[in-house]
Amino acid sequence: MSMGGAIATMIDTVTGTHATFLSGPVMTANLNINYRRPIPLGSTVLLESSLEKKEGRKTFITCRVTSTDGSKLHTETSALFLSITASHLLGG
Ligand SMILES: CCCCCCCCCCCCCCCC(=O)SCCNC(=O)CCNC(=O)[C@H](O)C(C)(C)COP(=O)(O)OP(=O)(O)OC[C@H]1O[C@@H](n2cnc3c(N)ncnc32)[C@H](O)[C@@H]1OP(=O)(O)O
Repeated sequence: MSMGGAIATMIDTVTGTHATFLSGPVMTANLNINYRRPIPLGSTVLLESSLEKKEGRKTFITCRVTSTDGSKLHTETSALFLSITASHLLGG
């Protein structure tokens, strides 16, 4: 079975790239993952990331991880990304 943290990394990368594409530089503020079914080691899965809404600096993204044919739901996620400036990255 795949580790929950590895699955979270996959989801953070996909949703974070999606949020960056939509909103520019962002940081993950919240990642809420429901693990519904285990992902067998070595299996191929589909990640589907969708924009839920944008409110000011906040970009809300949802993500589903399913089997490639969509018949098995492995995880459901809601994520919040906040737009940041370069100075935030430098600790400002
Ligand atoms: C063209 C495209 C090419 C793409 C090319 C590829 C790009 C490749 C991308 C790779 C994608 C990887 C994506 C991984 C990105 C990380 O994993 S980043 C690492 C993990 N995240 C962190 O370390 C973040 C640590 N936290 C922080 O730095 C700060 O808390 C944050 C998140 C920047 C927010 O701080 P802040 O900017 O000071 O915001 P703050 O004033 O506290 O709050 C602003 C608002 O957000 C709300 N808020 C803040 N935090 C939260 C929270 N956790 N929950 C709910 N609400 C919150 C506040 O309540 C407030 O709401 P309002 O009062 O305005 O309604």
